Amino acid sequence: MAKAYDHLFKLLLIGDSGVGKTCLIIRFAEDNFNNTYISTIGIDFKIRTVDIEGKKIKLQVWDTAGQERFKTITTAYYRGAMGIILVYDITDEKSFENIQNWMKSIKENASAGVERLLLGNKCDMEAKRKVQKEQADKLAREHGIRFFETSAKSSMNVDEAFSSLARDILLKSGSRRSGNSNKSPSTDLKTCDKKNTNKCSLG
Ligand SMILES: Nc1nc2c(ncn2[C@@H]2O[C@H](COP(=O)(O)OP(=O)(O)OP(=O)(O)O)[C@@H](O)[C@H]2O)c(=O)[nH]1
Repeated sequence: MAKAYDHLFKLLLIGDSGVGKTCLIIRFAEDNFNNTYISTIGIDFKIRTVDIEGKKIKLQVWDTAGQERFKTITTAYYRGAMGIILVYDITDEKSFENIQNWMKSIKENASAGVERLLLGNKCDMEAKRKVQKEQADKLAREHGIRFFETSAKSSMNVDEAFSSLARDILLKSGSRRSGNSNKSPSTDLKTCDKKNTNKCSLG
């Protein structure tokens, strides 16, 4: 029987408790949203297969608990991740400030060369916004990673964000195989919006 997918990518979501990690995964994997908040205990995952550049990519998306008391369990999963999504809540300044700590945690626990992506979630709550888009744009540039504002509630940019990360991992694995992994730092500087990332379709 033919294999149902060409690649399996393991992704991990991290960020403060309550920023919407679980909701983003549920929106992406099941196209659903629930307003009730049930804090994640430890770790969990969901799967969705997407079609990118003619390849079937099976995404295994791991959801971590944001609460400090689960840190020992959750950091143990960083090493196996090929892509890590850092999430903050645009209505919660502290969750944005903490992104620096989550970045540090990636440095200490993840594999070198892991692809990272920054998401400012709950962008449907414009009236309660505390973190300006420009602040996050700047942070993403400093770290040479992509940035999206998303809403798990309205589904704004959710598919785009996951697809763009999967695409970056795919491109990276391709260039590594062809022995062309010496990307200059400038090509790592990417900030994006919906316009320049829609080269992938989702299945
Ligand atoms: N308005 C709005 N609310 C959201 C959005 N995403 C999540 N929420 C709400 O925010 C709360 C927390 O969402 P979760 O997805 O459980 O947060 P989490 O980051 O997984 O939290 P932990 O499991 O504790 O780490 C819930 O009440 C959600 O309904 C969004 O995009 N917009």
